[in-house]
Amino acid sequence: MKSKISQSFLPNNKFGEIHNPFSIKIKNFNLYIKDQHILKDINVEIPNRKITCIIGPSGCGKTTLLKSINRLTDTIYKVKITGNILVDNEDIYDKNVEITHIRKKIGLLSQRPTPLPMSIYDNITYGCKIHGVRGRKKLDQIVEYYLKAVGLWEEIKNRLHTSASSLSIGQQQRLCLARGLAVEPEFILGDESTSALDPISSNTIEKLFLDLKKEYGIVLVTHTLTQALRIADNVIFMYLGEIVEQGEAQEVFNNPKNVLTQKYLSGAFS
Ligand SMILES: Nc1ncnc2c1ncn2[C@@H]1O[C@H](COP(=O)(O)OP(=O)(O)OP(=O)(O)O)[C@@H](O)[C@H]1O
Repeated sequence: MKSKISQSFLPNNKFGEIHNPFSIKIKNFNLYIKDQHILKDINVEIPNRKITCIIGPSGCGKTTLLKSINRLTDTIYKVKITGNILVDNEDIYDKNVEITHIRKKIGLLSQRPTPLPMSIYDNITYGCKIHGVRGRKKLDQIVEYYLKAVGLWEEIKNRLHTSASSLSIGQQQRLCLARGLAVEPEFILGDESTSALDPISSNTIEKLFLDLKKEYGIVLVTHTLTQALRIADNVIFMYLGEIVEQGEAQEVFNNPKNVLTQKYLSGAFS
């Protein structure tokens, strides 16, 4: 994949300039739903250009933490938040922050593919148009570039104007990834993004993540420890709303410090 720095299609982009990739900093972050304390004093820095996997047993708060990073928590009824999440040194929970601007920097790939009810072509260009890209030639370039980036171009280049829902589930997930990349985010969040896919499609997405981390920060919630072992640079292990252990994947997997991490990795609970 060519550098997105030399390939920015959006107007007024910053990629023509010298670009320092930023990290996501989560500081003293707490989240309550009604009276339940769901995320407890979360402190972590998530680096760019790496894959960070969030692991832990069911209900420990992995998805809620992921949603907090691009403020999808806004949709939760009776939610209360304290602390900060800094994206490019901007506090995304500041009341003056513009949320569309934050979500452009941080794309989310859900568990199941969610193509928009329109053509393959329009799925890719939808976000770009919102961000001000105009002109057929430019949009054609964007469609080709990002479909190539996710390895779909050769498969579907002759049916760009047919409905996205006619694609297989694995192709739809790659289309959704291409749609997310087309608005030039810095980070990609994935919530169990391969769990609905067959093994071949799942493997294709994993390989894509490994390729994409050269240019993006990637944060993945996964239940599949073998997947985290295969692709994670860093691991965050959560238990009952807290981060119990975090660090380089090799270190956490080979030499877990906390007894809960040891038990979880040994399969004592899931
Ligand atoms: N909208 C909501 N309303 C009420 N409780 C919620 C809501 N969303 C999450 N929770 C609760 O927050 C806790 C953490 O849920 P979350 O989905 O983040 O966990 P998880 O680790 O991703 O679980 P799983 O691995 O099963 O997907 C759970 O107790 C869940 O019931």
